[in-house]
Amino acid sequence: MRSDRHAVLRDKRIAFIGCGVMGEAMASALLRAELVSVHQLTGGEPNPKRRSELQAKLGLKMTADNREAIQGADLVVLAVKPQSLDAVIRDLAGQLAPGQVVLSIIAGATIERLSRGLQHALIVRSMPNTPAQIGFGATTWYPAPAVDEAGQGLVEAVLESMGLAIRVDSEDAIDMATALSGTGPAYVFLIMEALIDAGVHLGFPRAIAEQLVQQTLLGSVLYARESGRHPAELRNMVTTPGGTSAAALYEMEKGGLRTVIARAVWAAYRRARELGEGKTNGGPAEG
Ligand SMILES: NC(=O)C1=CN([C@@H]2O[C@H](COP(=O)(O)OP(=O)(O)OC[C@H]3O[C@@H](n4cnc5c(N)ncnc54)[C@H](OP(=O)(O)O)[C@@H]3O)[C@@H](O)[C@H]2O)C=CC1
Ligand SMILES: O=C(O)[C@@H]1CCC=N1
Repeated sequence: MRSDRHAVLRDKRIAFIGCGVMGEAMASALLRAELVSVHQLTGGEPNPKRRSELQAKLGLKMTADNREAIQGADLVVLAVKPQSLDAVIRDLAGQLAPGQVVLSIIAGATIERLSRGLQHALIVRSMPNTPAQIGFGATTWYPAPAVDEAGQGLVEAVLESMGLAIRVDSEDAIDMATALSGTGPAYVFLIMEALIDAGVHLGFPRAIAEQLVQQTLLGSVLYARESGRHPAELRNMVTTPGGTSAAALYEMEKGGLRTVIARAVWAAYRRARELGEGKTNGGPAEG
């Protein structure tokens, strides 16, 4: 609840280690919801251009020194690419104070690896997604056993500021969510782009095609949510016998769209597990 989140986050200090797309999305969500003031946030970021951008855009206190960034923080958010994790571990190993909670959003990075590397037991793994930036994120999180109620409450307050936040009951569910919801916006944006391009191919000006596609996606999601009906039932309601939807759906099924989507989600899941094993370069499963 909003008031509870305010109470939990009052006077709490949060350090973001890595201030790229997601570090900014999380800091913006907290500020946008007015759950923290900018003085409660610090960013650790090696890229000078990024430091000046975030200083100018959000007013964040920024430093290139990760050890300095975590000083006095109640929560330390790790938002670097998996490939940069070893460098962060080198910086912060043995440097965390006893009560500091570490919240990692790094795909694949296991609690065991973080805890061993940082020499710290208070670790929470989570998987947000980019719509967090506007408060419509979908996040899953899973705490290590050492994180107490207060630590979990702090994490939950931060994650709920970005939208839906679900505490899952296994660490594997974080890898599963990485494939489904963490990576999910990429699937949706690809479909959005393909539909817009198809509209342009038909002859619509791009701006009209964009408006029609965006509203169709938005309206369909809200309709599904409000009606509570199964997607197959809603799809049947669109599909007039012998009509246009039946003709289009036939082509989608023939092209194996469902199988392609399922295979893509499994590929993302396998990649999350590989990242967890330290395999930093990806590649297609076929080799
Ligand atoms: N993007 C997404 O949709 C999601 C991403 N994630 C996870 O979030 C993490 C960050 O992703 P994203 O924000 O997209 O990546 P970005 O590359 O946008 O952000 C990472 C930032 O960390 C900086 N950085 C590099 N090394 C260090 C270091 N040693 N100390 C501090 N900062 C450092 C990078 O600087 P530089 O550019 O100079 O390297 C960059 O600004 C990843 O682990 C990813 O798995 C989770 C959910 C969704
Ligand atoms: O592509 C990635 O690896 C990150 C993790 C989830 C979304 N983006």
